[in-house]
Amino acid sequence: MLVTLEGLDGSGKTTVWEALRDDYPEATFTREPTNDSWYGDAVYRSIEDDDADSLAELFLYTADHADHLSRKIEPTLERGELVISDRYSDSRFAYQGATLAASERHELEDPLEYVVDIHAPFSIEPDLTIYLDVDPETAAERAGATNKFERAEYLESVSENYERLLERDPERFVRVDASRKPDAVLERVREALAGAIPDA
Ligand SMILES: Nc1ncnc2c1ncn2[C@@H]1O[C@H](COP(=O)(O)OP(=O)(O)O)[C@@H](O)[C@H]1O
Ligand SMILES: Cc1cn([C@H]2C[C@H](O)[C@@H](COP(=O)(O)OP(=O)(O)O)O2)c(=O)[nH]c1=O
Repeated sequence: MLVTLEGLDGSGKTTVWEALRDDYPEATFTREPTNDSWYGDAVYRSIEDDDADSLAELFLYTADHADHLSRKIEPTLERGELVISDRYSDSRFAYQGATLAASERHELEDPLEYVVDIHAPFSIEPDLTIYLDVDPETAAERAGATNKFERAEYLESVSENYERLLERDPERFVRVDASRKPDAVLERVREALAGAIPDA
């Protein structure tokens, strides 16, 4: 089973993901961008480049995803094990959807759909996606706005894209109010997972 955590920078995904390790010691905890491959390194180089081409950046993130899938996620799922990923494809749909929409170099009719379509032939859809819902100002404040993706204005359009994703796939997403205290957020996430994961 594949569970993903999604939300704006600073929404508290990593905090939740770390806490869940104690609840699911047998699970594989992973993340995107990956931090154990040169594909992930290439993504981080692009994140630091304020002048990166947004389409090139989409393909770097997607290359990292393809490698992550074949190297780690697919083999783990084939063994019937649980995977919990801090960010996954919805981050691309929401973030690169927003970057491409703002790009002056590329004019795609519907960037979010374009990114979704690129994934369709090869990617695996999560069974459950927890969306940690927080407003863009709080998110930017918590994240400390250290890179180009973390500015509140940009996060506003990322947040709109996440809303589109939740709307089109209400069965897969569970929305959790991430403006609450960490303990309350974690409790709600635990409930959602316990309800969805067999024998948990
Ligand atoms: N529910 C919460 N309320 C207030 N601060 C939080 C909450 N969850 C996380 N934080 C803090 O916000 C910052 C970003 O959290 P983090 O888990 O790294 O978010 P993300 O992985 O989504 O970027 C950290 O300093 C963390 O301690
Ligand atoms: C996985 C992924 C992340 N991102 C962005 C979100 C983050 O700003 C940045 C790095 O992700 P991450 O290290 O998870 O940041 P955080 O812990 O602050 O959420 O990359 C994308 O734009 N597209 C993607 O596909």
